[in-house]
Amino acid sequence: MAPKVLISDKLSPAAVQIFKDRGIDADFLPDVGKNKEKLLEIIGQYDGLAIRSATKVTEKIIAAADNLKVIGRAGIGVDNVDIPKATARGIIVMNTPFGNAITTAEHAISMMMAVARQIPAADASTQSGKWEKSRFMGREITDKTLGLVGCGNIGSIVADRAIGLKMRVLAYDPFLTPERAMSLGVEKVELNELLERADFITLHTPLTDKTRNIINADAIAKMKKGAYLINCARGGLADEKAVKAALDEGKLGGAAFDVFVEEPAKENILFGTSNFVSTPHLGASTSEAQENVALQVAEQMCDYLLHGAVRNALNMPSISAEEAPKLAPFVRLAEQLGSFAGQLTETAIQGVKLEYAGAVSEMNVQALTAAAITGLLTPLLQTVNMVSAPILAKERGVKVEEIRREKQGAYETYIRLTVITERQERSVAGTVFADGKPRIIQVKGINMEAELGQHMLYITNEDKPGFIGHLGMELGNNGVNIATFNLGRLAPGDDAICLVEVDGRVPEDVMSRLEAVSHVKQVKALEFQ
Ligand SMILES: NC(=O)c1ccc[n+]([C@@H]2O[C@H](COP(=O)([O-])OP(=O)(O)OC[C@H]3O[C@@H](n4cnc5c(N)ncnc54)[C@H](O)[C@@H]3O)[C@@H](O)[C@H]2O)c1
Ligand SMILES: O=C(O)[C@H](O)COP(=O)(O)O
Repeated sequence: MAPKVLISDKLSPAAVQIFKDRGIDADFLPDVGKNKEKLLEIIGQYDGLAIRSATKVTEKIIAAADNLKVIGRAGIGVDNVDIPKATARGIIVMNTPFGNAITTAEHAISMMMAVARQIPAADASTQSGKWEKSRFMGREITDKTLGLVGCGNIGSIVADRAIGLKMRVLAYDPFLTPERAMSLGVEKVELNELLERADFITLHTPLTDKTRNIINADAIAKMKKGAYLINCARGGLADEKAVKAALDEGKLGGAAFDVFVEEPAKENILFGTSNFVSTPHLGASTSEAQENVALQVAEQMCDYLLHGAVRNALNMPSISAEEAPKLAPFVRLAEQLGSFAGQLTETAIQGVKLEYAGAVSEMNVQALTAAAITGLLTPLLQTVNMVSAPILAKERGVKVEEIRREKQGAYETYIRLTVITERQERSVAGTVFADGKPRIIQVKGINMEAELGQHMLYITNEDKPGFIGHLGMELGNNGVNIATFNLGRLAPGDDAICLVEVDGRVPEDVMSRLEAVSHVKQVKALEFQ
């Protein structure tokens, strides 16, 4: 059945067309995002959810999203999505980090110009029939200093445009390297220096615990008298009460906000304040940006739902459309190795070591590790997939180690997974043959070559004559058909392992009889999907 996607915000119709062209059913219900009850009622039907900022993907929505695999944000900010809850349910959250950056940077520059020249108030006055030429005295921006708080995608475009307008640009961003600052032509400074030196300050960070109220009364006190503040990033970066007081006192010459603590902002303490300019979260609202983000999010969601390719996900390593098919058999192998070890592990797992040797070490091992942990945790947890597995392992204190190495031994490439528990370390290794099928090549240091079927018997025994005949007879006498039979041993007469594929689940009483076969040490039924 074709995957189904819900578009619950006002996305460009271009997105609907992409979904349709790629064989995905898309329901375009742009008002549903604002109707929590309706969204809750219908979300269970969908494999994908495409949103902007109006849809709030809360814990409750995620709990009801029984089929959801991907949330695609046509835009940048994902603060309207409960990512930890989505991750725990194995739902990928992706955004389009560049599609609306130019447009938003242009909005910030427009807001700076608008507030510097009081354009909105002058416009209202002029159109109301007044001709108040002397009331609206502005400020020139040439040779003025612009301070950027946050110099990522949008901040750096703002810097470029401001330099074009002959401004000096300072940037406060702990993650900005001196080399990058140099290439952008901005001066990297600490926040206090920026506050003290800038004539205009513009905010371009996400809203985090560190950035919330980064512009508060203390920060404003450090600014120049008559400085201007622009916020086209997120409401809450500036303390609205403190900004209002600073505008009333004339400490701030003006402020221009596109974003507010409470949105939609139908009322706000700043509304009506002298030289305060506002827009209703329009930073990304140009036809060009909306077309970009809609196309991008639809393509990304289709690539994931149809081919497992992952781009711009916030909770899963990327897998490109080209590498997805090459990676697929190794993902399967990694998951089988994890599942094999997980089904044999009966005590708490302390750590997992993944060794990638030969060609596989050059692949996207982060994704393979996620697949291996998925396999490992599946026997222990109800729902786990490549998105949720790493976080679930971390929550349970399972230490994950990845080692990449050159080819070693007879196989061109292989993955070895070692599970560390309180009692022991157990390794299982496998490779992918030219037929694209994964094979188990080593279990606990014993070599073999086994393809895993749905129903397997894992038997450890002493390597003694008569064992195979006796085992075969027990299975045959009890109506269990053997599909494949693989043996390996450490040395003649020493420890041996037997992996038998059978055509169905082996009943409990037959398992007990197998345990009684001479030279058998352990028998375990394993299942693979
Ligand atoms: N108004 C709109 O419509 C609109 C449109 C697009 C994006 N946005 C918002 O704009 C903001 C910036 O987007 P972006 O694409 O440039 O993001 P980005 O991730 O590319 O850049 C953010 C920058 O902030 C910096 N940063 C993080 N913590 C910081 C801190 N404590 N102090 C200083 N700098 C810090 C990061 O190092 C990074 O360089 C986001 O909040 C985004 O949601 C708003
Ligand atoms: O983070 C973003 O991309 C912007 O805030 C745009 O939000 P919007 O898509 O709701 O306009």
